[in-house]
Amino acid sequence: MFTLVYVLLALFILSLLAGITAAIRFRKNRFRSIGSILLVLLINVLIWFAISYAYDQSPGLGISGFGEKWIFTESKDPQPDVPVQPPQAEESVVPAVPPVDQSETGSEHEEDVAVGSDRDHDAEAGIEEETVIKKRQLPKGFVYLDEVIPSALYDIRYYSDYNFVGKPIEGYKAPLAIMSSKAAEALAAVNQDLEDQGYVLKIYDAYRPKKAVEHFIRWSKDSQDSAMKETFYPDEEKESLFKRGYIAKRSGHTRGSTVDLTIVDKETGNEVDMGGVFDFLGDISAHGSKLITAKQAANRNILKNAMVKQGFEPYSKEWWHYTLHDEPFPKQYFDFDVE
Ligand SMILES: C[C@@H](N)C(=O)N[C@H](C)C(=O)O
Ligand SMILES: [Zn+2]
Repeated sequence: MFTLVYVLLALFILSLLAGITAAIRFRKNRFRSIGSILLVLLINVLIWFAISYAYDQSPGLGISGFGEKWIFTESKDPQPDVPVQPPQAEESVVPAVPPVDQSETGSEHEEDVAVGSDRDHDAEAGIEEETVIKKRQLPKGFVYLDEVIPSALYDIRYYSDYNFVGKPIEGYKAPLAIMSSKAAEALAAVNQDLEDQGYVLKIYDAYRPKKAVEHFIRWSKDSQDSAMKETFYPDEEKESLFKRGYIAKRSGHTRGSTVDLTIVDKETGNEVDMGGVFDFLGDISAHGSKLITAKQAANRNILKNAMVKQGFEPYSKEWWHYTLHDEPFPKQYFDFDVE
């Protein structure tokens, strides 16, 4: 689809050039000249419709980063000049995942692991620990993030019902974060950098199966279900969330090198105030938003600087979403479960 957009754009430019050439060539014959210009205009309109259609099929971050890199380009972070009271960051912190033996990654061995993400997020905001059995049948090149970054915190929202859908999302069978090994290594360096500054990473989502994205799409078409609107998208229509770029039909997460995360103060255990919570689908979540204070913008920059230093690219519309620039599977969309 991405290539198709390139081809259509090229055709668009070529037909414009053809129109100009024809107009010059037939300038002495008024009928031919007008006829060729009209024909070229018609072709342009058709091509433009085709481009719009291609984009509609994959809005937001869709087509291999089409949205991320073309439509929603990263803007410089201007200092906010109209601070308003944003939604407060959550105070709850989920306990860290204890280190596990790393030597067995990739084997088919199953192992009990205590993790801190509770399916019933309302119960003391996920403080209880839960025993999870790791299936360990990850495709080559993927790892469990807690094995690479044991000191990070994990609050896997799509395994719980505390997310914009209000239900556990398909494909999340355990509160685990999985990523490509390359992205995981880069993220470990980010975590080390941030630990040196007194913070620790908190991961909300990493690899996301295709079936989970399909669940989001089905949900967005169900106009009867707006259970989580007030919390996560009070100012947006749910059917427009894809078009507006807040959720992608072909998500970078599904390629395994994209992560949603924030930082937690190591001393207090509190999430750093980013001026709006994870998955708040609205203007306040954009980098450079005028709706946040200078302090909140500076906090976003602590995370952003550390991520960019290790090769991750921010996403202009969501302060928590980053993709490894040199991702190892740039064209593959996976569908294995998180388990
Ligand atoms: C839904 C949100 N957490 C997210 O990841 N959005 C981006 C655009 C995506 O779906 O890839
Ligand atoms: Zn994301």
